[in-house]
Amino acid sequence: MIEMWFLATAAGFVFSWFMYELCHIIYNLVFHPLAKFPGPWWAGASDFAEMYYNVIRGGVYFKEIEKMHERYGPIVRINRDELSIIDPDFQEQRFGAIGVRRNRSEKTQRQFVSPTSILNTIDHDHHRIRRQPLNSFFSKQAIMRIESIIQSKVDKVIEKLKGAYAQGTLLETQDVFGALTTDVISHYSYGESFGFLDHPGFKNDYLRDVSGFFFAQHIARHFPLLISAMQLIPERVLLMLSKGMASMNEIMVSSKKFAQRTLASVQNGEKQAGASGIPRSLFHTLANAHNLPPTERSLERLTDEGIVIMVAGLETTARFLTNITVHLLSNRDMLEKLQAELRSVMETPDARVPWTTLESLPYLSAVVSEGLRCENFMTTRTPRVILEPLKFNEWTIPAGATLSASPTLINNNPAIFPDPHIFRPERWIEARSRGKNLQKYLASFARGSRMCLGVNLAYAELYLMLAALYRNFDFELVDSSVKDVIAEREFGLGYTKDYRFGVKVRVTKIFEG
Ligand code: HEM
Repeated sequence: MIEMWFLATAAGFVFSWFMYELCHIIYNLVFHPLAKFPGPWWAGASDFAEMYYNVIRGGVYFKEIEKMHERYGPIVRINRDELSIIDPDFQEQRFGAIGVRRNRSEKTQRQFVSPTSILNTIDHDHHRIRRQPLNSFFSKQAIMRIESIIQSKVDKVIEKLKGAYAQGTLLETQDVFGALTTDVISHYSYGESFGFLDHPGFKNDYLRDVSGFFFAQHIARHFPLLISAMQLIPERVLLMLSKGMASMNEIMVSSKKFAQRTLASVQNGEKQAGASGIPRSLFHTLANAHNLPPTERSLERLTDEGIVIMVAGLETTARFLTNITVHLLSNRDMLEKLQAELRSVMETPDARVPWTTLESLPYLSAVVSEGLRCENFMTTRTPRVILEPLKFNEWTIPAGATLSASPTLINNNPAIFPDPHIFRPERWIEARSRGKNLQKYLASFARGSRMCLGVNLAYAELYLMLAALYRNFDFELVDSSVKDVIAEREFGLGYTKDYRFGVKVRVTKIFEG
C-alpha cells in the first residue's frame, strides 16, 4: 500500500515537472520577448542546449554559436534570454557609451566564487560605486609609477632564461609568463610578491591549476550549487579531489588573509600608503575609500575583490605573451623586423626603455595590437543586460535582454581584418597611414563601464616583457605550433581539444650586443 502511494507520488512529481518544463519551452518559443529573433529553435527553447554542448560535450557551445552566425547572420538568439551580436560597429552600443546603464547577467554571476567583486556586481550603479576607487589604482599614471616593479620582474625572467639557455632547458611559455604575471599582480595588488620567479625553474601552480577551476566554473553556470558545495569541503579533501580547486581555494584564503591584515592596519592607525603616495595594495585602496559606505569596505568585499583581481590578472596577459611568441617564432621575417626596431632604441640587450617609448615604436606596437587581435581563445561572451530597448538594424531589442559577443568573433571579422587568421602586424601600420583607426574594433578588453580594469597593467607587461625578450634572445618552437593556441573548447577562455593551451620553446641564442 505504502509502495503504491510512493510510486503514485513519484509519478505525480515527474509528470508535474515535465508539464512545467513543457510550458516553459512553449513560452520561450512562442511568447518570450526574444521569440521572434533569428536562431535555431532548440537554442531558444531552454538552456539545455548550452548545458549539453558545454558540460556534456566539454565546452563546445562557442563553436555552435559560430555556426549559428554563419547561418542566421550577425544577430542570433543563443539561449532563452541571450542574443549574440557580432557586428563590430554595434559593440559601442552593446557595451553602452558613457552614462548608459548596463547590468551584468545573473547567469554569468553565479559561475564565480566572489559575489561581491566588481566582476560579479549585477547592478550598474552599484558596480560604478565599487569600481571607482579601483580605477585610479589601475590608471595609466598609477601603472607608470610602478614601472620599475614590473621591470624588475621582467629582469628576473631574463636572468632565468639565460640559465635555461646554459642548460638547454625546454620551457613551457605559459609557465614562464604565468610566473611573471603572478609576481607582478601579487606585488602590486597584494603588496607582496608571491615569489614564483624566485623558485628554481618557472613555478606556476596558480596558472596551471586555476585553469582546472575555470572548467568547474563552466559547470557551475548550470549547476550553481557546486560552488557553494566546494566552499564547504575541507582543503585537504579538495586537494585530493582536484588540484585546480585547491589552488583556487589557496587564492581565496590568501586574499582573505591580506584583507584581514589590511583592515587591522587601518584600525591600528598604521600608514596606508608607500613613499610615493600610492596605496600599499589594492586592499589598502578599498579599506581607505572613505567615500564608500562601510559595507563596501568589509572583509568580504576586500576578499572578493582580491580574488578576482588575482585570477583576472594571471592568465589573460600570459596567454597573449604566448600568442605573440608563437606567431613571431612562426614568422621569422616579422621577428627580425621587430628585433631590428628594438636594437634601434635599446643599444645593448640590458638597456631599459620606458613603456611609453616602447609604445611609440611602430612595429612593436603593431605586433602587440596584432597579437591581441589574432587570437582564437578570447571566447568568453562578455554579456551585458540592456535596461532600455535598443535598435539593431531592423530589430528592436527589448529591455532586459542579455547581449553578448565573443571577442574572438569580433577580432576575426574579415570585413575589418581581411584574412583574419593570418598574423600580420603590418595591417595596423597600413591602416594608420590611411588614417583608419583599427583600435576601435579591437575587442579583447571589452568596452564601456565594465571594460577590463587591468588594461594598462596588461599593456605595460606586454611591452616591457616583449622588448626585453626579443632584444635578448632568439628561440625555437619545440613540438609546437600555432594550433596549440587555437581553441577547440571553451571554459571562460579557450583550450585545445586535449584541454591545453601554450607552446614549448628553447632559447637558441643570447644576443651579446
Ligand atoms: C591581455 C590581458 C587582458 C585581457 C585581454 C583582459 C580582458 C578582459 C575582458 C574582456 C574583460 C571583460 C569581461 C566581461 O565583461 O565579462 C575583463 C574584465 C576585467 N579584467 Fe581583464 N584582461 C586582461 C588583463 C587583466 C589584468 C592584468 C587584470 C588585473 C588587474 C585584469 C582585471 C580585470 C577585472 C578586475 C575585470 C572586471 C572588470 C569589471 O567587471 O568592472 N585584467 N578583462
